[in-house]
This record gives sequence, structure tokens and C-alpha cells, in this order.
Amino acid sequence: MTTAPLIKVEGLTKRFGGLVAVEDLSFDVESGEILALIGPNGAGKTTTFNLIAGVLVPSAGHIALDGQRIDGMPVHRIAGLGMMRTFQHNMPFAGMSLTANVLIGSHRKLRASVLDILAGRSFVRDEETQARQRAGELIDFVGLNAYRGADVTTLSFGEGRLLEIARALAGSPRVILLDEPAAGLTTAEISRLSAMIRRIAADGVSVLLVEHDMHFLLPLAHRVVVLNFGRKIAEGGSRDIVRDPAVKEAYLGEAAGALREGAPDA
Ligand SMILES: Nc1ncnc2c1ncn2[C@@H]1O[C@H](COP(=O)(O)OP(=O)(O)OP(=O)(O)O)[C@@H](O)[C@H]1O
Repeated sequence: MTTAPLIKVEGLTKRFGGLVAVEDLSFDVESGEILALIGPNGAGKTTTFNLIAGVLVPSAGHIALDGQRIDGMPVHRIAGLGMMRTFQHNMPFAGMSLTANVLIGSHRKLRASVLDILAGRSFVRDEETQARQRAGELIDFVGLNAYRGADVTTLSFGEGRLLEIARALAGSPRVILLDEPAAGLTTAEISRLSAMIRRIAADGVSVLLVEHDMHFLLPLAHRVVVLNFGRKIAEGGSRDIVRDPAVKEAYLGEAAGALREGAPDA
């Protein structure tokens, strides 16, 4: 029996004036799969992410989430369908505790409206208690328990990025988009991040990553899609990707070394 992919990208194209940033791109992401988008600078990775998350509208092509077309939908509706993302640059809410920051991520699941809150309906309190408990579990999951009540401004850059993942998970996503999650993290934080991503995927959540750090990425990804000048030039497991002549050619120079060194042993 074959199951339908959770995300289906078909013929995706994005033009910025005369520049074609993404061209006729197709790939699927299964439930619980860790899929990496890689490619040299300017290859179209961030644009693809922004198209999937609804920040950009495609010039052509389709994106479906669990069989439902999402291309052209506003960001909040796509998030409401279970797609959460983190950004290359941290955006924690300063002046608020870690718990409060994570609670913000849980709003998509809560039933309570402003009217329910004003009317003091009892289920509102139950929901809040559960959301707080879950926020605590997620802060623990990302290894930041010691800072739970602290203001987010006391976190290091790397800790802030881990907090962002907790916030994204608070929305109980079906898909999580991670934009360069390892950037700026210490070696210890990167190995914690790898373990976290594996656990997230093992729970059935699809993980779509854009990442430059091949040491981190290649052993982690179940499948890799390689872009160059907006087009897909290769797709497959890490071992096959690093041997692919078209990929080697695209990664001339410094990045080629990283690609070789990051390759898992055959
Ligand atoms: N809003 C925009 N307007 C015009 N051109 C854009 C815009 N966004 C991206 N581009 C161009 O589209 C191409 C793809 O950019 P994109 O940021 O998607 O690449 P990338 O693979 O994420 O690169 P990097 O690894 O450097 O982040 C680049 O040539 C870029 O200059």
C-alpha cells in the first residue's frame, strides 16, 4: 500500500522580474521524513521555503499539504493546517519568559476566543493549564529547563534558536520548516539539535530543512534535494548525493570540501 505524501510540490516556479529564482521544482515530503534542501548561495532554497510557508505566491506550480492546495493561501491559514517554521534570525519576544514565548506558539490549537476568555468560561482555564504544562515539557525537550522562568534576553543565540523550535512544536505541527537551524550553534548544541530533530521526525512530524552545515545535515537527512540556479539537479540519500557529478560541479570550491567531509561513511 502506498500513502500519499504529506507535502507535494509540483512544477513550482517563482520569478522576480526577469530573474527565475525557482524553476519547475517538484518533490514530495512524507510524514516523519527529514528532507533537506541544499544548494550553493542563491540556488533558491529560501525562496522555496517562503513559497511553501505562504510568504510568497508562486508564479506557477502547486503545493499541496495532505492533498489540499496551499499555494497562495495566507501564512496564518497554512500555519493553521499544521505547518510551522523557524527563521534564520531569532525572533523571540523580549521582556517575556521562555514559557510565555512557547505559549505563543500554541495559539493555533486553542479553542478559546476572546469572548470565551472575557466570559470566564471554565474550559479556558483548563486549556491554559494544559498549554502551560506542554510548554514546560517542550522547554525541557529542547534542554532549556534551567531558564524556564527567565527573560528570553538572557539566552545565548544558540539557546534562542532552540527556544524557537520549542515554540514551533507548541503548535503541534505536522510539518516543521527549519531555516538554517544549526547556524551560530555550538558543537554541543548542534548534536542536541540533531537528536531533537530525529525525535520530532520519529513522532511522525515531517521536517524540511535548509542548511549549509553539511557535517550536521548529511548524516541527519533521510533525503536531500539539491538546487542550483533554481532547478533541482539531484535528489536522493546523502551517500548518493555527495557522489553525484552534477552536485560536485555545483559545489566547486570551499563548499565541495564541506560536502565531502560531511558525507556519512559508505
Ligand atoms: N525578493 C526578491 N527579489 C528579487 N530577487 C530575489 C528576491 N528573493 C530572492 N531573490 C533572488 O533569487 C535567487 C534565489 O535566492 P534565495 O535567497 O532563494 O537563494 P538561497 O539558495 O536561499 O541562497 P542563500 O544560500 O544565499 O541563502 C537569488 O538570485 C536572489 O538574489
